[in-house]
Amino acid sequence: MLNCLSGKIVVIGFGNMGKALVRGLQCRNQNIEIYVCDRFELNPNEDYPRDIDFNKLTYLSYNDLKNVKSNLRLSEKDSVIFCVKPQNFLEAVERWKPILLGGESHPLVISILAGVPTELIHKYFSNDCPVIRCMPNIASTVDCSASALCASKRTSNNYLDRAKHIFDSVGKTWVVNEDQLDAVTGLSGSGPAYIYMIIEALSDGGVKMGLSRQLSLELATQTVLGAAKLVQETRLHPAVLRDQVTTPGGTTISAIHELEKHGLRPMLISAVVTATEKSASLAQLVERKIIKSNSDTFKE
Ligand SMILES: NC(=O)C1=CN([C@@H]2O[C@H](COP(=O)(O)OP(=O)(O)OC[C@H]3O[C@@H](n4cnc5c(N)ncnc54)[C@H](O)[C@@H]3O)[C@@H](O)[C@H]2O)C=CC1
Ligand SMILES: O=C(O)[C@@H]1CCC=N1
Repeated sequence: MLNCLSGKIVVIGFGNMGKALVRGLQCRNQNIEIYVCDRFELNPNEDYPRDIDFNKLTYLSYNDLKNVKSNLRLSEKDSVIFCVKPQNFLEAVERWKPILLGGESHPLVISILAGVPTELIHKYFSNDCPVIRCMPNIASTVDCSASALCASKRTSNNYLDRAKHIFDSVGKTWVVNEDQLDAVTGLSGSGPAYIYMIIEALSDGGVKMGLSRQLSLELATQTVLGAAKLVQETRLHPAVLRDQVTTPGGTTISAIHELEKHGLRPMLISAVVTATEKSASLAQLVERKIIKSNSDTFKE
């Protein structure tokens, strides 16, 4: 289904997530112009996601801005998406804000940075600037993101709809309260990494029991996909589905006993808790950088 976005979309930070978003946006939206901003020139030999159409992108390099089109004055119907690491947020704002957001009009500013609250983003942009914070995940690369987003207190719901269209281009999107976004980061933002570890360990188990690496990996991957699909399609509680697999006196209950002995569930709960707390602490890191930068400016 084609989305109904229009206007310009500027993606600042063309790394894992920036590329994934651009790919999805290009595939689903015909009426948008996409600009990508990064530090370095594109390396044509780099293995970018294959279905990005580079001929339809305008690339702005951090170090060489002479190619910036003079018509790149953004308006209310345009959007700027920050996809840099939290520690690069400040320098990215300083570099790109005068070029992209220097005018009177206020494009939508979206951040996918872990831990950076909308209030902090507002410190950098006019209060009239609409601000959305979103936490997608790496499965955006294959249109399977679990994204959750919120608007700042000063941002109208119209912008929430636009942001939802953007992230619907790469998967499913939920609207949440901002105080839930650190937990979202700990669960679905970082979550793919936990599942990759599970897939890897399951496939190691297969290899240990004599299966080839390739077969083990394919079986483990399909098992995770199939189990997730069953939860999604039946909407049954995972414990009910687990019971359907567990034959009394059979193989599964023996394995479940091992998993319980070694604490699989408390381990995963702790992983989400600790990643949530880390996300919440990233705001302080960015803020400390801001404070340092402000005091440096003051000294000059
Ligand atoms: N990797 C993931 O699974 C997810 C990451 N995020 C968030 O997305 C953000 C980006 O993560 P990744 O894409 O994994 O990082 P990445 O390191 O792959 O990409 C960041 C890009 O930003 C560029 N960059 C750095 N400073 C810049 C500047 N001043 N101006 C323009 N470009 C600049 C870098 O050259 C790089 O290409 C992070 O803030 C992270 O918290 C959110 C959800 C999932
Ligand atoms: O590890 C991180 O900080 C980012 C945020 C969510 C996934 N990756």
